[in-house]
Amino acid sequence: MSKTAYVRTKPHLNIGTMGHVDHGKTTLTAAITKVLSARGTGTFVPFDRIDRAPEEAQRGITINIAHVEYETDTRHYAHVDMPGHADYVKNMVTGAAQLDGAILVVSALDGIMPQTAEHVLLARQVGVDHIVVALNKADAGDEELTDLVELEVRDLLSAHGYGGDSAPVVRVSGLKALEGDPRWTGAIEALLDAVDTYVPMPERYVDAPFLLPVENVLTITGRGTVVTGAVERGTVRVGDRVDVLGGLGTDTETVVTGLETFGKPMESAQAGDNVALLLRGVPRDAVRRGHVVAAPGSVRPSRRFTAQVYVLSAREGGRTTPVATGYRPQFYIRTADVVGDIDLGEAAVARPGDTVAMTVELGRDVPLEPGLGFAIREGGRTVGAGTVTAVA
Ligand SMILES: Nc1nc2c(ncn2[C@@H]2O[C@H](COP(=O)(O)OP(=O)(O)OP(=O)(O)O)[C@@H](O)[C@H]2O)c(=O)[nH]1
Ligand SMILES: [Mg+2]
Repeated sequence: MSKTAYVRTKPHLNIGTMGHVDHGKTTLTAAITKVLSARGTGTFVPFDRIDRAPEEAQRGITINIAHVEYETDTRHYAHVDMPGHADYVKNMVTGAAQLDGAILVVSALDGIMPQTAEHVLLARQVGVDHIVVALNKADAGDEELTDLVELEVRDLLSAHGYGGDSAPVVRVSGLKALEGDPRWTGAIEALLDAVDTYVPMPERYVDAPFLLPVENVLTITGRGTVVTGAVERGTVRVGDRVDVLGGLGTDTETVVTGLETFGKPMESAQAGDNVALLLRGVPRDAVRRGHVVAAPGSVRPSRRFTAQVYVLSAREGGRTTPVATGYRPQFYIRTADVVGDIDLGEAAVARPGDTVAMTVELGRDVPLEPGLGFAIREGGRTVGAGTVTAVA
């Protein structure tokens, strides 16, 4: 582990590649790191190092996120390339990916495919406000056909309220850029410039009480238990007292004794940062994915809430039949996965495609607050996306 401290010289943003299977998300991610390593502001991460979760993340993990980090002239980015469609859905809808902007990868050879449209819809639902398009495989595409694909993509963006006329659409070849072809490394530079200028710096709630949803838990021999995740809000420093909340009767107060980002120690982490926290005296089994680390007394876990929920249509991969009061699916809230009973009140049933109000009784306490987004899943697929309206 490198011991060079992380120095915050540039604003930090979280972005990610999304798009249909095989359109070249991972190749493009590798190409970006290659181009930036040539500039001296990133480390090249080859294709086969991106497309898998780090080894220590494999235990007990249900959602895979592969992160790389790099810098442009003006910004520091954490970039996530999720390995499969199911992971996109989970990470996007639950907010685990926390994207400030997205690079939509569309193959110039194939055009819009079902998951292209689905990811744009998901991005809209979870509040990703800016999408930059990479028309990939432009090396192999016919120019006129690529023009048509571009029109089609702009229409798709507009249909979801993304301002398809103004969104940057950059023709790239991840593959040729990886091979070092100057025409295509130049295209990657253009794509990064578009991300730098088109995706605005989001407002960070650095003054709010600290909160980090736990994505993964590891043990460092001789040092203790480490939790990782993206800081949702606030600031945390080495030496700060924090609560570890899981709703399982193991809630505990502890002290942050170490703080790192991408293997580099840091003195303080703030909203938006991807970090690892070393926690004093917390046994490995007292904390797990889905728990929350927060400023003492700042959140109160509860299990009953009301919500506004969109029931995905069959076309979006949702159910073909209605849901009714008494339905008991899984709720993905931040990084937690909890069973819950729904009550639809007088409406009693909701059909795929409907947006409905419901009351939910979770199987255990979870930190909740109005405005929090969540996903509803059943048998391994997403059937609904919702927002908490009130906590009982
Ligand atoms: N011609 C050409 N082929 C490409 C380009 N980028 C990727 N490919 C090829 O497309 C295939 C899929 O690339 P990946 O990067 O794995 O695509 P992906 O979107 O990450 O795929 P999933 O993670 O499985 O959804 C591979 O065979 C790549 O070599 C490109 O710019 N030009
Ligand atoms: Mg991939």
